[in-house]
Amino acid sequence: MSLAGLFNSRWPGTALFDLDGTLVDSAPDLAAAVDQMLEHLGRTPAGLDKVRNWVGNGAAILVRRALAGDSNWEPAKPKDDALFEDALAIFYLAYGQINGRHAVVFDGVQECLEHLKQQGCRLAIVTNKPDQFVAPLLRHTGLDRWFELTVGGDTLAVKKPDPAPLLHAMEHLGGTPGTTVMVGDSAADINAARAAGIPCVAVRYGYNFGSPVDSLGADAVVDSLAELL
Ligand SMILES: O=C(O)COP(=O)(O)O
Ligand SMILES: [Mg+2]
Repeated sequence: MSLAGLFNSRWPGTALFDLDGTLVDSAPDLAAAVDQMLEHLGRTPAGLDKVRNWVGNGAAILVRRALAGDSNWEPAKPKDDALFEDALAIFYLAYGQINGRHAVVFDGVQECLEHLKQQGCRLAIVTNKPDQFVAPLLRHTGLDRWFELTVGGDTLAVKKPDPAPLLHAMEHLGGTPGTTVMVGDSAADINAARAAGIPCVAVRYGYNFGSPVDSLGADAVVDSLAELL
């Protein structure tokens, strides 16, 4: 289905947006913070190309992946827990300073949000990014004016791909599965939407752990959110 077709059947409706990889290219800031953390621990920096593929399941898993140097991190053994806690604390400090510095809003995002808002659509962010980093990034990129609600990675006890954060945002904005659309860049977004019974639009330009999003069951897959217009 086309992006416009999906939204048109739901006007004015509710739209839930993922943040990293969907609205904002935040990977350069995340990579800089991960590399500062690794260097602080005497490790080799991972670099942007690896870190981009580790984003999408929240900060703790990003740090686990960085320590393992791989997406397929093993659950920590007890002796690794102190290292992980140190690494996570260093990452939070570093990212708190860097967040927003190199982040860029993807092409088509502003036009799409403006169009939805003009149609009376109610907008929320549903991200796995830790709560404390969400508002500063939205302010920094000027995206904060569009959203009535943000649900971050630790707003609830569970994150995407659990459907709860999407259902929480939808209900808070008075939406129903029949009037709501989720827009995201990764399997975490698509699986959360499917579990919530909400249709999902996937963007091809995001991160998705380094794999294409086309065959993950999204209801529409687009190269730009400007396709809505
Ligand atoms: O994993 C993160 O920290 C952020 O991810 P999201 O905004 O794509 O949910
Ligand atoms: Mg994302």
